[in-house]
Amino acid sequence: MIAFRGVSKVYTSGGREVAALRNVSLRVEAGEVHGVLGQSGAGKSTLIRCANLLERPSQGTVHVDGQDLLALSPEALRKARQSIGMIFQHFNLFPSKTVAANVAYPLEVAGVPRAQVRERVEELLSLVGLSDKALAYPAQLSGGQKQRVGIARALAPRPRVLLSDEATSALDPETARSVLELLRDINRRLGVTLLLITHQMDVVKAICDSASVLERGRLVEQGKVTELLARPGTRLHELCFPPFSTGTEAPTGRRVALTVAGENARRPLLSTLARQFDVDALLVEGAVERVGAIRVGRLLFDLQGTADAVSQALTYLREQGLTPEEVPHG
Ligand SMILES: Nc1ncnc2c1ncn2[C@@H]1O[C@H](COP(=O)(O)OP(=O)(O)OP(=O)(O)O)[C@@H](O)[C@H]1O
Repeated sequence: MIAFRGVSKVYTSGGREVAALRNVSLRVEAGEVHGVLGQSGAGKSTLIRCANLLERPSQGTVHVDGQDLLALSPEALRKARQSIGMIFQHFNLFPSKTVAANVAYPLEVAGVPRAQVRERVEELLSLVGLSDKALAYPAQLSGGQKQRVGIARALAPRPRVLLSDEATSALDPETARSVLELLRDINRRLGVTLLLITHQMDVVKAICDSASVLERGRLVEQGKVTELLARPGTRLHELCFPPFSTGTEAPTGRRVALTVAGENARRPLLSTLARQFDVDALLVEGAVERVGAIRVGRLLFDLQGTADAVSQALTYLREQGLTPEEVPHG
């Protein structure tokens, strides 16, 4: 569990104050994957660095696994940090150490006996699929392989929480996907809570259970990814479904935009409308996104029929918990 309460961070640089975080409260439950989405300069790095006190908040509290990090003695904080792993955009590996030595490093620093270190390193390299690279040096690895080493090293002390600072941003899309799958797998198998920061909506869609949006230091939205995506008007919905490009084509009925998610995306909604209300739904545009195991669809269609029949059909959609939006033409 990670909990930020009323966290603010003000940097002073060249006599000027920069408010990087403003009264941020965020709770990530144990075992959850949470993504903080934001543009450059929004305060993402500052936020994630406050989760292990690499950066100390100017105000507010940070709890990890029930411990108030700001109240800990330096010695207790050092210990608490062992249960908070971190991975980085540019991997931060030691170039002069082999893969095995990189992974062993945090264990050696913690004074783990040599035989146990060797065993644990083998186990971790197998977990990230790099058993055959133990004696390679970082320069001999691809970006995806380097990040897998970073993940193995972060997991070495068996952390309860893993922080990911744009861990897949420097990777090509396919490699990024495989690293995200590995992180999801680790979250499921080991129950590690994952807090990640990203500027990419795809990362949130790929692995996050919940997400928040940071804008100019403020959290402007947070919730379950599927719930935010199902609600037109949220930032996540806007990022996932850009506005339709209907052009100049005139509508052939009442033009309606509709987002359907989860169970609703599995139901034959449009054919139900046709059967029950004597209307036709003519599809104009549409997109379907997969979010974890769930489908979210955004449809634009023209409802044709008598004014009464169309109104009843729209009421039916609202009764199903949906929000049909009438789109004016032009
Ligand atoms: N050490 C620092 N001293 C002064 N200002 C800083 C410092 N670190 C960050 N800032 C400022 O705080 C704000 C938030 O920066 P931060 O790096 O947290 O944003 P970010 O969302 O991670 O951006 P990016 O995606 O570009 O890394 C920015 O205005 C930045 O210039």
